[in-house]
Amino acid sequence: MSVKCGQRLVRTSFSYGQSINWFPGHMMAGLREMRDQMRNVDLVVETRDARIPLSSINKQFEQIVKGKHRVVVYNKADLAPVSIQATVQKEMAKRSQHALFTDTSVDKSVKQILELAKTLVKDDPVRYQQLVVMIVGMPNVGKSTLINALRRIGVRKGKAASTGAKPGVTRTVSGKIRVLETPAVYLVDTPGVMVPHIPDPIAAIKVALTGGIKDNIADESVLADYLLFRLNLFDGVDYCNVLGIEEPTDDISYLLQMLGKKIGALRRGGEVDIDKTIHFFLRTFRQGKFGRVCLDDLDEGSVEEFFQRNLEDASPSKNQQRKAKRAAQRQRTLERARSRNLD
Ligand SMILES: Nc1nc2c(ncn2[C@@H]2O[C@H](COP(=O)(O)OP(=O)(O)OP(=O)(O)O)[C@@H](O)[C@H]2O)c(=O)[nH]1
Repeated sequence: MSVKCGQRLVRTSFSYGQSINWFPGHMMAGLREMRDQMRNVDLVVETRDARIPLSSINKQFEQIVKGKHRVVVYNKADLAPVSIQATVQKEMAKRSQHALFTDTSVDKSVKQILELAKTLVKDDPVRYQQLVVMIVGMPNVGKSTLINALRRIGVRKGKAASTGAKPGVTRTVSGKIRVLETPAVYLVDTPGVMVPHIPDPIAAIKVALTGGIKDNIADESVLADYLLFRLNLFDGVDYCNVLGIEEPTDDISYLLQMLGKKIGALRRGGEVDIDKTIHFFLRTFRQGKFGRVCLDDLDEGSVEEFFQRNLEDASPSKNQQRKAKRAAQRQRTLERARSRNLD
């Protein structure tokens, strides 16, 4: 089906049936370590991506955080429309989740987490002589950057966690990182953990588009096509202007031809280098150059449907469990060798 958008006809639905799975061993090992350390944790900060408020939910954290104070932090709020914030907060509140929005480059937004930690201590100072906060979330949502920002604001100290534009930079659970002196608040960084099997392939495309899945796992031409489909449906996104191309289109091959020529991504002989052009198109989106966008549909019906469809079975397959066991063994061997070297 298609609808008229200006003078054009654009698609109103996108179908893709292939599942995109990325669940390397360090994620399963990380999950296990999070579970082991949880008894020492007072507050869990579950970090999600504000551009995909639903698709960046990982059901596996539900079991891990049970019984703990939890706050949901929608990071990268600078890349998502401000107008979604109230809706998301309302929908999460219905599910007993308190949600905040942060942009790690804006101190005021990050401070909300410190304020929450302070309130917990103030309300029960006998119980919380010190507060240990664990940051969990899908890959690349900005957990480590958030920790560095909290440390910069709270104790005026430099980077303690490695960050990067690619998913999977943090691979193990960190030691305690001090982020506030009085009261004493410590943070624990954890590896980004994907859903072992995302039942909805479109949700997986959205996670990959926002940088949560390692490159080359997802078919990047499908990501580019889905992005074009969404850009055509968004009101007020003038991608032609941003990309410097002449006319809008709903045909990804045509767009890549126009764009490739425009940016000079050409092979010898003058043929457009499609891979290079796709990378440019995806990078432009990830850098927020198309403006603030939200890829999830947030009307009440869609949110309800999402929770029913996507959060039912997200457990790892037998094969993923076997791989994870091997990764954990490798990790233990490495640690033993490392400690022998230190002796
Ligand atoms: N636009 C924007 N980018 C951000 C924000 N926070 C972090 N980033 C960027 O997101 C990317 C990923 O950040 P990390 O902190 O490494 O993410 P992570 O969740 O620790 O990643 P994993 O190691 O995969 O678990 C980096 O390029 C950061 O600069 C934010 O609030 N806004």
